[in-house]
Amino acid sequence: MTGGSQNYILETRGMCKSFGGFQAVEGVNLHVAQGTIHAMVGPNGAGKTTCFNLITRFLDVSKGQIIFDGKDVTKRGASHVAKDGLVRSFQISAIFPDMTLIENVRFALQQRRMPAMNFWGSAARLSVLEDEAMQLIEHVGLGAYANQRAATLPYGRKRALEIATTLAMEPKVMLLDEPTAGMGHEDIERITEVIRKAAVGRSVLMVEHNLRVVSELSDRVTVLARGQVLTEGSYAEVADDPRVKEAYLGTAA
Ligand SMILES: Nc1ncnc2c1ncn2[C@@H]1O[C@H](COP(=O)(O)OP(=O)(O)OP(=O)(O)O)[C@@H](O)[C@H]1O
Repeated sequence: MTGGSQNYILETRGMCKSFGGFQAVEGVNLHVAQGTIHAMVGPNGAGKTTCFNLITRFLDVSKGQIIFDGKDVTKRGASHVAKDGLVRSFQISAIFPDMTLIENVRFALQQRRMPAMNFWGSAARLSVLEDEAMQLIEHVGLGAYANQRAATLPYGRKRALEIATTLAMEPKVMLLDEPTAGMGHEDIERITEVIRKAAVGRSVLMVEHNLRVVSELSDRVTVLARGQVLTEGSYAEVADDPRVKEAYLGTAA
């Protein structure tokens, strides 16, 4: 396939993944337009996490291509695509619990900005990074906790910190893996706002089970079922599609 890719910051073409004889992802064409929030939804086992792992290069594709920012990254290593700006939000386990929020975000900024030889940098540079870290912490609504140890944060706020450390990597596309999983109502509302703000000036691809969050945030939604794209459109369009209802109901048991 050719053409049209200029509009897309991230695209997969005929992406496939098989585990042994089992086709987990089968010919997925995904189109994430520049500056949009794009959700991937689908019933359990649809292949969402596998797609995420393929795109971020944690898994090798069996067939097909991944195009990011105009370049074929199908064979590129995970750390390289992250440096290129295709960044998956850190898991909570990647947050250093004994470091303060400022230290956590500053560390992420250091990793991004400072060459290995000069890792610890000069005091002046560290202080610039500290100011930037504080801005990011405020951006995700955690200003009041900046000097607390990360371990003291409640769950929902840890996920906001995770978004701040991801933003420190200066993503062009930020990939969020079930950002509201395990959260109560209040935390969900808060993290929805954090994502909305974090998405300004970049693109977001998220896997999210909470359809209310998907409807509130997403410009486009891709529905996967049994490893294939069932449909793609606005939330209203896909929610209205009888095949989507069937895919969900069919696995509701
Ligand atoms: N490493 C693996 N080896 C074998 N099968 C796998 C592997 N990873 C995933 N699968 C299978 O591939 C299919 C898709 O799994 P995947 O985790 O991508 O779905 P999902 O849409 O993310 O599901 P969920 O919403 O439950 O997280 C499932 O049937 C799963 O059992």
